[in-house]
Amino acid sequence: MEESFDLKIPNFNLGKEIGRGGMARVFLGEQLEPKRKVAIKIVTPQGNDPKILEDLQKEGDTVAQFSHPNIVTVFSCGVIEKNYYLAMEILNGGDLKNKIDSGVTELEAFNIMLDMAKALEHAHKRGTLHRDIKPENILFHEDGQAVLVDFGIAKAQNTVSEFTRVGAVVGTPHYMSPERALGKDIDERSDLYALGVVLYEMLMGKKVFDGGDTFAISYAHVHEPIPDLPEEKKKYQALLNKLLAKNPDDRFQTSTQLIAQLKKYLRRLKPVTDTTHSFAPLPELAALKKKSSPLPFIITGVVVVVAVLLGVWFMNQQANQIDVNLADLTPAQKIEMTNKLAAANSFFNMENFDAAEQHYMDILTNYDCQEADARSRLKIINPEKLNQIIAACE
Ligand SMILES: Nc1ncnc2c1ncn2[C@@H]1O[C@H](COP(=O)(O)OP(=O)(O)OP(=O)(O)O)[C@@H](O)[C@H]1O
Repeated sequence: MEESFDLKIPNFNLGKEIGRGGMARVFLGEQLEPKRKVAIKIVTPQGNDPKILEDLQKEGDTVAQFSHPNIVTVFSCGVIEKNYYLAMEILNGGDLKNKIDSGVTELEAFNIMLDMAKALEHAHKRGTLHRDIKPENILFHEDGQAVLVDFGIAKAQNTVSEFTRVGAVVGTPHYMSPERALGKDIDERSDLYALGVVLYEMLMGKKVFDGGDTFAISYAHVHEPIPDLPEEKKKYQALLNKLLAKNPDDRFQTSTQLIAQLKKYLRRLKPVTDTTHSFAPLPELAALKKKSSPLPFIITGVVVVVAVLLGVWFMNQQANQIDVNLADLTPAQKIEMTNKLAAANSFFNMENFDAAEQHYMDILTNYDCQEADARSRLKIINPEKLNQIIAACE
C-alpha cells in the first residue's frame, strides 16, 4: 500500500499510504513546524457533501481539544479542496482487530477495556460520544497502550441515515447498540454497549452476534439473548450482561462506573496470571462441597486472611457495611455462591492464602451491593456477616 496522494496541505508533507478505511485513507507524513512525524487521515466524502465536511471539521476541532493518553492526539485538521484532513500522532503498534486474530489474554483484554473506558470517560465528560467503537478503531502504541481513534468520522457518518450508513459506509452493524439499531436517540450508554461487544470478542475471539446480513445482526442486538460464556470464563458473565443489557437503564450508566468495576477485575487478574492455578476452574468443587461443610473453615479463614491483610487497622473498624440482598439471589446464584465459598475454603485449607482471598473477594464483589474500593471492601469481610450469608445459602 504505497500509493501517494496529490494534495497540498499547508505545513505538512504527505508520505506513503499506510491504511485505508470506509471513507478515509491514512498516510505517513511530516509536519514542518514544529517538525514531527505524523499520520494524516484524508477523507473525501462521496458526493462532496459539504455537510459531512462541516461535521468532520467540528468533530476534529473537538477531538483536538482532548488531552488524554488513551485518545489519539490531533495536531491539526482542516478542509482542503473538498478533502478533510486530520494530522495526528502515529500509532504503530497495530490495531485490536489484528490482536484479536492472534489471541488476547484475559489480562490484556481487561487492560484494553480499562484504557478504553478511560478514553470514553474523558470524551463523555466533555459531551462527545464516539459512536463507532470497534476493534479497528482501537490502535496501539508500540508499548502496548491502547488508543481510541476515529471520533470525527463517527459523528460525520451520522448525517447519513443509519442503515444506509451501516450497509454502505461503515459496513458493520456488529457493535451497534439495540437503541441505535432501532433508530432511537443514543447517549454514552450506547458507546459502553459497543465496548461490551468488544470485550466479548476479546474473550471469545468471535463476534457476539454474527451471521446474516445487516438487518439480521441488528435484530439480534435488539432481541437475541446475550450468549453464555463457557465455564472457564463464567466469572465475566455478570460484567458482560451488564455491558450488553438490551435496556440502557440496566447497563453501566457512566464510564466512571465501568472503570470502577474493571479495576476490581484487574486487581484479581494481575496477581494470578503467572500462577495459572489460582483463577483456574475448579472441577472438584462439587465433590468438595459434598465432603464437608465450608462453614467452620470459612469463619476461621476469613478471620486469618483479614488479620493478615489489614492487621490492627481492621481491628479498629466496626465493619458492618455489607448489604447482601439475598432475596435477589436466584437458586442458581445461591448454589454458585456456595461453590465459591467451598473453593475459597479449600484454598485456605491448602494454605494458599492469596487464592483464598481472591475467592472471598469474588464472593463479596458479586454478591454485595457496595461500590466501594478494595480497602473498604475488605473492611466488610467479617465472620458474622459471612456466617449469615452461608446460613441463607444452605
Ligand atoms: N494514527 C494512526 N497511526 C497509524 N495508523 C493509523 C492511524 N490512524 C489510522 N490508522 C490506520 O489506517 C487505516 C485506516 O484507518 P481508518 O480509521 O480510516 O480505518 P477504519 O477505522 O478501518 O475505517 P472506518 O472507520 O471507515 O471503518 C487503519 O488500518 C488504521 O489502523
